[in-house]
Amino acid sequence: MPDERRKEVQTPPPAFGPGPAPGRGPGHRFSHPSAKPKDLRNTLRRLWKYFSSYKSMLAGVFFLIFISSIISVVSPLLIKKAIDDYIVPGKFAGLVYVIFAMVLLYVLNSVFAYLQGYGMMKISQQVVFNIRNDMFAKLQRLPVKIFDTRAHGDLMSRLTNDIDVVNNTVNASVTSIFSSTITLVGSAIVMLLISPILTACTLLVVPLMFFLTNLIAKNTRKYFSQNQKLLGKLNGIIEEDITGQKVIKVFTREEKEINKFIEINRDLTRVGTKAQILSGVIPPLMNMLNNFAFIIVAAAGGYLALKGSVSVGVIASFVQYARQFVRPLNELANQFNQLQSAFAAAERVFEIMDEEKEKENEKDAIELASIKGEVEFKNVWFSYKQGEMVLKDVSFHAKPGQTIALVGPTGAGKTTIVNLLTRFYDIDRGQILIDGIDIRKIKRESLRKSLGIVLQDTYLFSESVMENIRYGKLTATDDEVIKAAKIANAHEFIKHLPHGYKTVLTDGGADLSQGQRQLLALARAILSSPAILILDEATSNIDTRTEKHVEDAMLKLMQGRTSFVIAHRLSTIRNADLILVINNGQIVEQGTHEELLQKRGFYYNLYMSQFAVV
Ligand SMILES: Nc1ncnc2c1ncn2[C@@H]1O[C@H](COP(=O)(O)OP(=O)(O)OP(=O)(O)O)[C@@H](O)[C@H]1O
Repeated sequence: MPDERRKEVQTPPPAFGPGPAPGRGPGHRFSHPSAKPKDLRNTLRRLWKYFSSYKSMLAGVFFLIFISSIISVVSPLLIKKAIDDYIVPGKFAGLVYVIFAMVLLYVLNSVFAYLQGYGMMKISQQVVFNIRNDMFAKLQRLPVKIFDTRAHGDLMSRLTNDIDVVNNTVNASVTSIFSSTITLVGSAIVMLLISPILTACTLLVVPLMFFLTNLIAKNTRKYFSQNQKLLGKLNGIIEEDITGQKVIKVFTREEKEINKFIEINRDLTRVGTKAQILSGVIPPLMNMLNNFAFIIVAAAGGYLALKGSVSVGVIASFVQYARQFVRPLNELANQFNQLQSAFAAAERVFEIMDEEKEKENEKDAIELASIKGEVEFKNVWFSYKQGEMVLKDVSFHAKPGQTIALVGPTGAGKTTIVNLLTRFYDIDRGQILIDGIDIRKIKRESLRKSLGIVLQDTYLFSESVMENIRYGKLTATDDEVIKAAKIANAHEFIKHLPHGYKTVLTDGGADLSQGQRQLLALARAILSSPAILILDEATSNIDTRTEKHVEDAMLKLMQGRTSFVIAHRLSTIRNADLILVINNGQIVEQGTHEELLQKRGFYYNLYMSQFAVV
């Protein structure tokens, strides 16, 4: 595998996500206009599947929302009652009861609001906990192909940002939409019952409100869309510059990078300011329209009161209703946009969950008990992309305990042979046999357990050295780990680390040299003691002393095991029992070093060009 691809595994997560989650900023009401769900019904159905596990809790929350919305709807009636029945006629004793009832209702409302928020938060946290777990479990079951073809930053952002968006929005929006709807409908009904004329007066501002907000929204949407794009660009630069720091420094491109960043940052600020200024017009505008409604109700109410057709209490309660009516309308429009973003985010999460898993083992797949290590490729054909054959009719036979060197120019297909042996990818045609058994008939886990892989750029986890070696065999004791490290010639350098075996590695072992990382990988492989070994020899970055250690450890590891070595060292190639010379996806020659040299063919030329000087 070319180094770039291998290194991609260690790429850090994107500096920021694809953009801010909706609802985090003044412009949130028009957030992410492009983020519309493609198949809303399906997304809803799948979200419901997660929520349905908490049906009774949900029912409780909705009951509380229902009650508190009803309280909001009836409270203004108490104002009417207080004015008409007690204040105007001067019955102050009764007024005390009404005031008491109002206080009680408002307190109850607050308590219910807290309980419903608490319940909904619990449910959404639990739902997100489950989605996150399912997504991560799915990630572990995905075939290597997905990781080879999808941007890792994208996968990470789905697992973190998108799930976060779902969490935040579901938590806030679902309750808000439900309570807004009830308050809206309830208020409308009560208003109609009290005074149809004043209701009509209140509704007068609604079309104006929709017209104006839509007009502004259309323009802001354009700016927010540009804002998102520029933000994406800016994040891309940050991500690239962090990952490619060394390249930037070596080519002294800091100044150029800074200027590039400033330019985009300036555009982002310009567009962002416009978007925010425009959307900032909405709240005062709403306020103004609200006040208009208030004036219309007061004027019409005053006129009707003078005529004696409505009471002062009705006007007072109507002022309250007018406010109660316009606010949820506004809220519903906001929440609708946010929900759309959340559904789109949920869709992106489900998309990964829908990716096809690594195929199940065949029904009659067997467990490998103890294997001798005979490996045979029989007329194997393989393509990563349909129609582009990468391996063409590859056949070879490795006897137990033999060392097989894979040599050939870059891109020839050496790593691909390894990818097939491990069943990271399945072949198109032909057969791969281990001890005479087709590997498709062997359980994947069992097959992989019998293989040990040491790559040039080994992945180490951000754990202690001890745990990193133990990764090869989880049941190994500390003594066994240390013994393996000694065989791998890693003990000496580990001893000199600040905390010895307890030293915690950072960033995939970035604080170790490449040679040291390889020694740890060798110790790991020694501990797992596989029957078949796959080794990728280091080509560079290792000092001669460490290289000697690595070579020595590899030789010890290879003893008595069938070993495939992507070979770069002349000594390995010379000592191999079988050399497979691969070019352009085909085995062009095979045999021992002497046999191949005598042939004076492809290998001879390769050898002369690479090693003759040495
Ligand atoms: N995941 C992939 N998807 C598509 N094409 C791939 C993939 N991996 C490798 N290839 C292609 O398959 C061919 C063989 O690649 P392979 O990695 O096996 O070469 P290699 O001999 O190991 O090269 P190197 O010595 O440079 O690591 C190349 O043309 C490469 O571009």
